[in-house]
Amino acid sequence: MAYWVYILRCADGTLYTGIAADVDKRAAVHNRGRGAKYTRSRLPVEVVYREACPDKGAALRREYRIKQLSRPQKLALISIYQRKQGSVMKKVAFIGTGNMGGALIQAACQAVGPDQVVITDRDAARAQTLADQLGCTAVSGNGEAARQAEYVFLCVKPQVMAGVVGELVPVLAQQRDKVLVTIAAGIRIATLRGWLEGLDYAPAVLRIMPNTPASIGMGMLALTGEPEAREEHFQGVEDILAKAGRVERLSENQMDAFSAIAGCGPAFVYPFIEALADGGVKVGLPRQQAMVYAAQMVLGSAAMVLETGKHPGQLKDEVCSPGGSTIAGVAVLEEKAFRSAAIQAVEAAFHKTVELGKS
Ligand SMILES: NC(=O)C1=CN([C@@H]2O[C@H](COP(=O)(O)OP(=O)(O)OC[C@H]3O[C@@H](n4cnc5c(N)ncnc54)[C@H](OP(=O)(O)O)[C@@H]3O)[C@@H](O)[C@H]2O)C=CC1
Ligand SMILES: O=C(O)[C@@H]1CCC=N1
Repeated sequence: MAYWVYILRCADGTLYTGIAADVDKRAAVHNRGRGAKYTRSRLPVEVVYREACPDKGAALRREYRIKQLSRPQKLALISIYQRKQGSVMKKVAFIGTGNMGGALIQAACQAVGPDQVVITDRDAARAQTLADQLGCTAVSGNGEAARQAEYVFLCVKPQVMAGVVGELVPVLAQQRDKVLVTIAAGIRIATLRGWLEGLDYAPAVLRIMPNTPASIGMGMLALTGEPEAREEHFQGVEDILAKAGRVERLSENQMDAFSAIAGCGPAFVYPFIEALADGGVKVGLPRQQAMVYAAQMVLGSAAMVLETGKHPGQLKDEVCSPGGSTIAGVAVLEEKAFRSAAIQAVEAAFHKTVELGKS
């Protein structure tokens, strides 16, 4: 019967070599603190190498030879093995596969390929369904997702972010080359750092503010980092977001205002589109047609602002014929304080974002 030699990477980064008939079972015993005195004080451990031998005697001999190797030699052995297994680190992990995480996962799969994307969620079935749709990998556990990737996107609600970040500390202690990317509204990088208690170094942390149109490559996203953040990490995030839409680098102080327009904004525009369609239905159009006409009109109008560079006021004037139908409609919007309502909506969203960041 085949017997195995295995190498474990311990929580402190050291390597432990052993033999077993069943490596996964043996690793589980180690992780329960009953495998070896050496690993007991260095949990959790992770299997990073396994080699089949014809029998136990051969495994013992191979174990002896591996134990004679220097650490760099062992690391080289592991690296060759992992490359053969295709288990080298993936580019990106997403923790949280809800509305916004899901949208970013779609974009990331297109940008870096689904084989480079690993996802997880408290609701394992939700993550698995999305992974099945997109061809990426769903794993169980936030630590496991982080362990497998270079960039770790934190896509949970601000209220649960502290707990999720805390869960990652053991992985970050072991693997120092991660880049954390938070998408949470309001939460400052410094606040997130405060949740990384117990680490003896400062991991890379960047922050983005996306919006849901990112799922179809039409997003408006902002990216920020501390002054000492590395350019290669900014570029790494931009590569991952390459199919999400327009990404702008911003100072962290502007993120909450950006969030109130671009992050929340889709929810201000959809009711507008729906209401325009309602108006169309009221004056005789079938619902489905009215919806398409309203949505395409909003898309085209937005593109006009971006592509012509003209002020929206001027573009509005170009539609209003003197004594015509459009100015009659514009007058009603003014009477009902439409513009003031939009301004106040952004302001309210801004204040709430600031508040979320403090709680
Ligand atoms: N929605 C949007 O348009 C935007 C959202 N954001 C930000 O994105 C973040 C996520 O928001 P959104 O996607 O809307 O929220 P959702 O609730 O849709 O998604 C969050 C997901 O994370 C899961 N989750 C909760 N706790 C954990 C945990 N401990 N470990 C792993 N997964 C967990 C949730 O599961 P469950 O449902 O079981 O709780 C859910 O599936 C927020 O911080 C928000 O500020 C930013 C810009 C836009
Ligand atoms: O409503 C929210 O809190 C999030 C932040 C930006 C958009 N949605």
